[in-house]
Order: sequence, then C-alpha cells, then structure tokens
Amino acid sequence: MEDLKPTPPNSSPLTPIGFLERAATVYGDCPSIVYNTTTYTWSQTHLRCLRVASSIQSLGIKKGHVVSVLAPNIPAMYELHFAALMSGAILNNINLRLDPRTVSILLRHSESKLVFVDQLSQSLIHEALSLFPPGIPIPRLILIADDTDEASSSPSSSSSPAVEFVCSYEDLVERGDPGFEWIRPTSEWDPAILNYTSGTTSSPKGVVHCQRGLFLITVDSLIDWAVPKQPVYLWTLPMFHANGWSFPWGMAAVGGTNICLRKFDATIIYRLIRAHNVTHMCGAPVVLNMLSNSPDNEPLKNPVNILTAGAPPPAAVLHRTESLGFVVSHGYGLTETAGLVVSCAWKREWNRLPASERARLKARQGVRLAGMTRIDVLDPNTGKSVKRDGSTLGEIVLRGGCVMLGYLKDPAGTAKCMKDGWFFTGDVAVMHPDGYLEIKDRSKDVIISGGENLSSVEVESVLYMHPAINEAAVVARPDDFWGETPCAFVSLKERIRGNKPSEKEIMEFCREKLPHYMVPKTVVFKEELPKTSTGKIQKFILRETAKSMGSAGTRRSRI
Ligand SMILES: Nc1ncnc2c1ncn2[C@@H]1O[C@H](COP(=O)(O)OP(=O)(O)OP(=O)(O)O)[C@@H](O)[C@H]1O
Repeated sequence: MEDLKPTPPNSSPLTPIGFLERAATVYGDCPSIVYNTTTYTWSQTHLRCLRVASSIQSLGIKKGHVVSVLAPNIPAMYELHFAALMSGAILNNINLRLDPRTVSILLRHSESKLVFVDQLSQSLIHEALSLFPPGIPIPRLILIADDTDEASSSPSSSSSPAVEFVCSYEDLVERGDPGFEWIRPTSEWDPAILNYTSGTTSSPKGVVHCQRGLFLITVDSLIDWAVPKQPVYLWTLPMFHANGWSFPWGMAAVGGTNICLRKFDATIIYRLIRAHNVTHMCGAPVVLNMLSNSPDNEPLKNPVNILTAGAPPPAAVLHRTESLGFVVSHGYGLTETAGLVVSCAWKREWNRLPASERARLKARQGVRLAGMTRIDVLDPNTGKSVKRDGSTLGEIVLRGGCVMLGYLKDPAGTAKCMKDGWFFTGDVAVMHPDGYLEIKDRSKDVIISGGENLSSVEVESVLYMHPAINEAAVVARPDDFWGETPCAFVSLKERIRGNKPSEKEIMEFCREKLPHYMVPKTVVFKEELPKTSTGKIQKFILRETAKSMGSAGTRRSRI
C-alpha cells in the first residue's frame, strides 16, 4: 500500500469557508442573519460575502495581509469571518472595549492594512491612530454604518470625530463582484486568523491560527455540543473573543439562524429568546450569573442550550441557571486553541443525581473533545502525569490539530509554551479518578499559604453559595507569617444591598465549608469587580490592591 499517496482528489486544504457555499445551496431561502428589522437568507449572505471579498481585494489587499475589525456582534462582523478570508486576507478581530493605546499597539504589531470600524468606535480608532509614531503606515479605514435605532440613539454616535474613511461597508457590498472566485488556501497550514488573547494575566499576545485548525475546531465543537441542523443561535458571546469559539463558521455548517445584537443585558437576552425561539447561545459564567440573578428572569418556555467557558463556572451559578430552564454545557479552551477543546461530557446516568450534585460534576472542565489528540495534567517537577486522585495539582497540556501555529513575532513566547510535544496552558488542574480534569487555578493565581498550595477557585465556589454574594474573586494577600493568605473581593446582590453581611459573617460561612487555611482572612466589599471585556475578573488588579493593603498580619492561631 506504500504506493498510495495523497493526491489532489483527497488532499484539498481544509478550510471552514466552504461551509458558506454549501449553506447557500442547502439553506438558500432560510434565514442566516437576523438583526433588528433586517433579515438575510443564506444565499444573500453568500453573495454579500463574495462581493465584500472581491472589494477587499480590489483595495489592494493581498494574500497574507492582515485586515482588522472593530465591531460588536452585527451582521458585518459575521460576514467578515468569511469575506476577509475569501479575499485571501488574515482576519484580526479587535476587542472594541480596549483602550486606544492598546488598540494602537495591536494595529502596529499586526501591521494591519485595512480596518473595518463600527460607527460607534470612531473615537476609539481616531485616538488609536493618533498614537501612531510618525513614519509608521496608517491602515485604511472602512466605516460600518448602522442606522438602527440602537446605534443611532447611542450618545457616542453624535459626538464622533471626523475620521477619514475610504468608503462604507455597504459600498463594498454594492460595488463587489458576486461571481468572485474566492481565494482558496494553497495549503491548509496557511495562516487565517490573528487573535489577541484577553490580557487577563499579561499583555495580549497575537495568536495565529491556520485554516486547518479553524476547520477542525468548528467541526469538533458542533459535534461536542450536539448542535442540530438549523438551530437559532443568539450572539451573546462577542465574536471578537476567539471568533466566538468558532460558531460563526459553525452556524454556516448547520444552516443556523444567527440572531445578531449590538449590546446585551439580561432584559435584551430574555426578550430575544422569546421573540426568536432561541435554541442555542454561548457565554462566560458572568453571563450565566447575570441571567440567573436578573429581576427579569422567569422560567423559559422552551429549553435553551447555553455553552459556558472562559472562566470557572461556580456550581451554585450552574445550578441557578439550570433551574430557569437553560441546559448548560461546560467547556474549556484558550485563544491559543481557537475555541473549546475540553468539555464536561455529560453521562446519562448523572441525570438521576440531585441537582446540586449534578452542578458539582458539571463545574469540572472534563475530557478532550473527540477531535483533540491528547490532553493531560503534568507534574511540573517530574513532567509525568499526575495521579488520578482529584487532588494532586499539575499543569494542563494539550495536543491536537487546533492548537495555534504560534504567537506572532514572538518565537521565545511560542517556544516557552510549545515544547516536548505539548502546548502548555498555564492552567493548574487535578485529574479525577474517572479521567475528568478540573481546573483549580491559573498558575499565576495559585495562593501559597504556609507552604500549602491553595486553589482560589475552590474558595470562590464556596463564596458563590452565599445567598448575598453576586460575584467573588480570591487572590493572595502578603502575610509576614504565612507568606500569603486568601483575600476575598466580593460584590453583593442588588436586592440585599440594604442588609449587608459583615466580613466576619462571610468568613464564618466559609469556615463551615472549607479547611481553615483556605478561609479568606480578609474580605473586601466592592460595588463591582474589575473585568476584561470578555467577562473575566482581572485578578492581577485585585492582587495589586491586596498587595497594597500590606501584610494581613494573621496570627498562627487564626489559621
Ligand atoms: N471552563 C473554564 N474553567 C476555568 N477556566 C477557564 C475555562 N475556560 C477558559 N478558562 C480560562 O481562560 C483562559 C483562556 O482565556 P483567553 O484565551 O481568553 O485569554 P486569557 O488567558 O484570559 O488572557 P491572557 O493569556 O492574555 O492572560 C484559560 O487559560 C483558562 O485559564
């Protein structure tokens, strides 16, 4: 059989772009995108993307050039996930809640040639470009105009500075060629996406993914979440965050309806779920917390599948969300893996367990998706797999086709996390006897108290059980005696604000449920906890605050 080799009929480069052509054939007359009063069908979306792709090319964008987008979850943002790649360009989504300085750094780092700018982000791009040093080429700008009520009623829409745009996005659609022969990858390893990480632990890093990786993560995610044909998908997860965990391409593969929205809160989400009979949505645990604590919450008429990832979901939040009729699935991934690569694969027999036990099991991150090659939790000292005992800590390592090509212009950073055949995640976890892993912390967040490693996630999960607590984060506070002690930052639920529990009461609550060394020795009440735009609590900011508080000064007997 050695003479049988790959040949053109069996080795076309994998790419997720082909899903769109197929959707236009199979689901041509069915809705692809719904945004306020606008609805497109899959054949319209296909043609619009071809037109935009041809226009991008006619603006001088060549294969491998970076094209950036600064927009919320609106139709143009969705279309550019296809159109930019169809023009041969590399798509770079920029988080629109970043400050101008960071946006400016990212645009220079990526050497972006063209930036699509939502009309409400004009000030941001204006300021970002004004920070370009002289002599550095400035990217050209395309305006994504939006005349919907939501966009035009925003205060910032009227006060935008004059920014020079080449033309509008709709001009590109209009003047583009619907018969454009889109640029197919010559190799499935061709770079396709440049995403910057959230910057939860450090400055954002530029993650590059190839066409093959995107194809694999898209197909794998659809299988793992058991997404049926023609779901109704509500865009509550920002597409600028790791390409919405691959679901822009996934929805084309299954002919789903994308319900786009510019901004969201619990009221809008509940309204859209009812109006469109939403079947699927994604969100970080912060979204689940918001939905389950909202005064608008009421049990859903039909179950809605919600996929959560991005931060550890406390069991108490999972429990509250499911009791409203959401069917929660829990996954884990990183910008570096283009989406979710581990999930808490649910077993039918677990349905018979009490709700709180189900939530506890579901809070575990789980097992590899079918398309991943291997995952493991390695002892940092020996490099060997940790014991499957649910308590020995190690680092999660991954291997599979959707792991990034590497960090842009950062060979040292790439080599640091991609070595010995593994991608090292920097996440600390245990392996349970049943082969499911559970994250205990990020390596930078582990608290070391009296030589004992202490999982901030475990302490947080207990704090979330407290009826008055809305959100909680636990970080290390320096301590002269113990080295570090746990310091809890909490925000309280709106409705109990008059009746605030004391620091001591919260510590007592934890003491009933945790070993003494894990009980927070300090509790700080805050109106709101600092978060990244993707809803992750910025522990490095809290850590700085805890540090500035000085030694907790605990005495031995208190621990
Ligand atoms: N289900 C989950 N449970 C716990 N943590 C999760 C889960 N899913 C993702 N995470 C956390 O999110 C991280 C990946 O997030 P992302 O790629 O958005 O950037 P970031 O790591 O937050 O930013 P930066 O690398 O710049 O600090 C993981 O490494 C992990 O710490």
